[in-house]
Amino acid sequence: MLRLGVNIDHVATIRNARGTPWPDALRAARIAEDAGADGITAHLREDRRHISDADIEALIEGLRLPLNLEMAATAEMQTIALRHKPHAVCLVPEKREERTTEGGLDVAGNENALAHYIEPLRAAGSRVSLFIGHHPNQIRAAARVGAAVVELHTGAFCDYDTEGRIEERDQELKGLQEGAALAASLGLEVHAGHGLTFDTVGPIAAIPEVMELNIGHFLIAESVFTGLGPAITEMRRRMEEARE
Ligand SMILES: CC(=O)[C@@H](O)[C@H](O)COP(=O)(O)O
Ligand SMILES: NCC(=O)COP(=O)(O)O
Repeated sequence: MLRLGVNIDHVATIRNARGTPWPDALRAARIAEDAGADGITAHLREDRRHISDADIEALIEGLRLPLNLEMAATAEMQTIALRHKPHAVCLVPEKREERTTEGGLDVAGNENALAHYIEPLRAAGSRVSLFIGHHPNQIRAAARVGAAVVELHTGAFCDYDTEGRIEERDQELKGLQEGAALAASLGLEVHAGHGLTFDTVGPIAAIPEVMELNIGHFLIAESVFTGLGPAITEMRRRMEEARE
């Protein structure tokens, strides 16, 4: 079954806008659990622009579902991950000046360092995922460095769709489909995410090798109008519809 990981980063964005205790990230995660999410994703950024260290502690303590901790491959984040031992760790590229994650991790250009970085996380029992583009050299490198999972970056696909650049969108989809097939053939579990909406989730959910989608920003945006539970229910319906 295709799993849905709900990313709650932007609940914390709203909270941090005023420095109030509300909206509470753990409360959002619990609503997501009750609405049928299969996991919770939270990105502890170096600049803590949204999810905080206290959020991660609260989620580790209070969640019933598995936590997928997104983080940059830094010494600070490795220490935090080894302290909490989340179900999963997803290594993402990070730049302080970026508005959101702009591309995939350059695994092929950092194989040796990443292999050493991943090992203690795996030994601690966390499933390690690498957030990458669909390019074959990155996928092969992910398999070599010992990742269990690759999460394919769907941001370009979503942006092309939003901008009406249909040819480029379809080309990107083809790359994602081929990348997913290659990753699965190498024994990697395949996830996908970034920028997915009700309108773009279908073609990605229809990729047979994809086992999990991580979706956040759009769900939090939609929740402003419908509530988080109904937004998640509708997203799951569209995911299942795409698999029929
Ligand atoms: C890796 C990814 O695509 C997102 O999960 C990530 O969290 C994006 O960062 P922001 O949530 O800060 O946009
Ligand atoms: N890794 C993707 C994720 O967790 C959610 O990304 P988005 O839906 O917030 O763009």
